[in-house]
Amino acid sequence: MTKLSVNINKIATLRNARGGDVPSVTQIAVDAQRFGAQGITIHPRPDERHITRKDVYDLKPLVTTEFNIEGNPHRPFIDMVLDVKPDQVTLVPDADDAITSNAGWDCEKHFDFLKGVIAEFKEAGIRTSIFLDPNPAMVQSAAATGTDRIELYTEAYARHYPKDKEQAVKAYFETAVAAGEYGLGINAGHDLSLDNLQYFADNIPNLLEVSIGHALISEALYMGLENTIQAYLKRLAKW
Ligand SMILES: CC(=O)[C@@H](O)[C@H](O)COP(=O)(O)O
Ligand SMILES: NCC(=O)COP(=O)(O)O
Repeated sequence: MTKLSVNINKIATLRNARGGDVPSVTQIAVDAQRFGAQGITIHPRPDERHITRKDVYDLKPLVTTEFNIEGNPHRPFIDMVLDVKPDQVTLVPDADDAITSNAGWDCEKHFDFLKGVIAEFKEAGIRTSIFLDPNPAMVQSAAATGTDRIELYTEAYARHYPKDKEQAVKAYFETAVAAGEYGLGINAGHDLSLDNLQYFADNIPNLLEVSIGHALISEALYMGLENTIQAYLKRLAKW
């Protein structure tokens, strides 16, 4: 079964546009879970452009499904995650000023760093996942870091899907097969949508979780949050 983790960064973006608490990030998290979300994902960035440090702490007791915190493991991020103890931490190598996440890890270049950080999180009982481009050659060093899972960075899949979906999914399939051989769990995310999700889920073996925010929140403007989450769950259902 592939779990749907709803990324609520965009709710915080909207809230921060006016200050105050509308829309409420915590209420959306509670309701998304009530509507069927099997996890909540947030990506607190150092500039707090959307999710704030306070949100991270406020959300912790309210996420009764799976709490996934994404981010670049600078020391303040590491310490916050160790303090909050989510179910999963996803390490993403994005520059502080990047508009959004734009690459996976070079696990060879950053091997010692990743190994050390992952050991810290695992010692605290937090499952780890590392953001990875669709490149089977990177899987061996990813596995050697000790991570539990990888998250396939699906921006390129989403971009190429409308032109040639078979070609778009190819490297992801190969990376997932390689990850399976090393015993790594597989997550995926970035620019997945109601349009492109089902083909991806049908073609990636042992896909454990997708985290989806930008498209899902945008689609919810038209369909409502409950209908949208239910529509995603149908895309992921295998029967
Ligand atoms: C890690 C990842 O893939 C991202 O999709 C991220 O969580 C989105 O972050 P923003 O909402 O800041 O664009
Ligand atoms: N890890 C990816 C994520 O949480 C959501 O990415 P997006 O759907 O906002 O592009």
